[in-house]
Amino acid sequence: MLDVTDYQARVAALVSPTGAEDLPIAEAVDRVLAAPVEAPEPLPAFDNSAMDGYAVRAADVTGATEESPVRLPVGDDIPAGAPIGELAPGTTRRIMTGAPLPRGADAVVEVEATDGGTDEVEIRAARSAGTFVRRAAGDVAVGATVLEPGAVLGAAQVGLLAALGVTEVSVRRRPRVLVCSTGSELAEDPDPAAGQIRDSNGALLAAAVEQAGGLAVRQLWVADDVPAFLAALDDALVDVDLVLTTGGVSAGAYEVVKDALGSRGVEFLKVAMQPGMPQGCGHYAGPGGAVPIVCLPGNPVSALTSFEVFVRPALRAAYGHPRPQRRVVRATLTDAVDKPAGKRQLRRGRLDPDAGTATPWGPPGSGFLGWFAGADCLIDLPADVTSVPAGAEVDVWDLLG
Ligand SMILES: Nc1nc2c(c(=O)[nH]1)N[C@H]1C(S)=C(S)[C@@H](COP(=O)(O)OP(=O)(O)OC[C@H]3O[C@@H](n4cnc5c(N)ncnc54)[C@H](O)[C@@H]3O)O[C@H]1N2
Ligand code: MOO
Repeated sequence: MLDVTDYQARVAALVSPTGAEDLPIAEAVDRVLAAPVEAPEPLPAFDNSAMDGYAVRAADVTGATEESPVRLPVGDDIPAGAPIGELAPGTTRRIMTGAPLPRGADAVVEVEATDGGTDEVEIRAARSAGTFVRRAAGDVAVGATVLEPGAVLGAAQVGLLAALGVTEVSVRRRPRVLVCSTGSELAEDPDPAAGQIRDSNGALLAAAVEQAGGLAVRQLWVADDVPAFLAALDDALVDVDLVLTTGGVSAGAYEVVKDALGSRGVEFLKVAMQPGMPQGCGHYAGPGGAVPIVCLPGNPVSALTSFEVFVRPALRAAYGHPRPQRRVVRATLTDAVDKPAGKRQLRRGRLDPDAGTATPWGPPGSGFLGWFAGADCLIDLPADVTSVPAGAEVDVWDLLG
């Protein structure tokens, strides 16, 4: 049996890095930058006030205190959005936060340090030059590289681009994924006949692909019929970076994926992991060339856990995400668990970040999707133990992190 980390590396090596595309910034949220962004303008663009108060020449308020305030005549107000004006020597003007500092002023006295006068004002504190002034280019200088390739565009990054007047950015393309569910037990009818079930893996994997930053471009369902499976696959392989299949990879009499692809460039093997032991991956020789393919087990819990462990990091690395892996935290196990020897076990759990605890959630079997849906983490138990006591420190994959 192959080690989990070896198989992770094998799957990651399958998926090629994606190229770049230009997008309006509002559509680039959560995407990874492909090229550096240089500031076309300074930020702020002009000197402005950091406080609601009075624009002054610092020299005019030297020595002002509560006990011996300085009185200055007050000129026209400067609201935010006003053009850049002048400050006559020996006078002051009310100025609002973000309003342009008038020429001649070099400091702002906050309104709290005054009597708030509108014709004449009592200034009760001295303020040195530069106080409460946000200098032009004080945040970003023209030409500075504000975002490097590999930056993930979140709210702060998109906000900065908007502030600088950058409307479009070059980002890494999302990997395009075809999701293919297999199994003659999967009903096409919304009301399955006795013995049939609904296809949960198609929806589950499409959601997982989208959450990982990929694009679930197409979903297929194919019965346990090798020629039909190959025909459907060939038909759907248009502009696809990765194919994911589920089901048909273990030891039964009708293992359609294994039977169809075993002799067509896909290797089927066992990984020392529970759930998710039977796996397959390789390059499928499609009509338009070789396409990376990862064949996941059919049990829904096995399919999603395998996606988490092998596919998600590969997809994220393919579009340049700086953190392909889930955040792993240490937590105290609340309940003892048993596990098989020789397999790394990824148990569904509930993480309490405040208490620093992880609680096993549901039985270890791979048919319990209902339990998985109530979990928010995977408790990562090492291969070489058969039990872990309550109170042990364990690694936990935060599925909400
Ligand atoms: N004799 C052995 N039997 C099994 C072994 C083994 O080593 N020897 N391995 C077990 C393990 S572990 C797993 S995991 C499963 C993997 O099976 P397959 O990948 O071949 O999947 P299927 O047999 O097609 O289905 C398994 C299970 O999952 C359900 N399923 C499949 N596709 C879907 C779908 N799209 N939506 C919802 N549910 C799905 C299917 O109905 C089965 O119940 O094999 C064990 N057996
Ligand atoms: O290894 Mo299979 O994936 O659960 O039960």
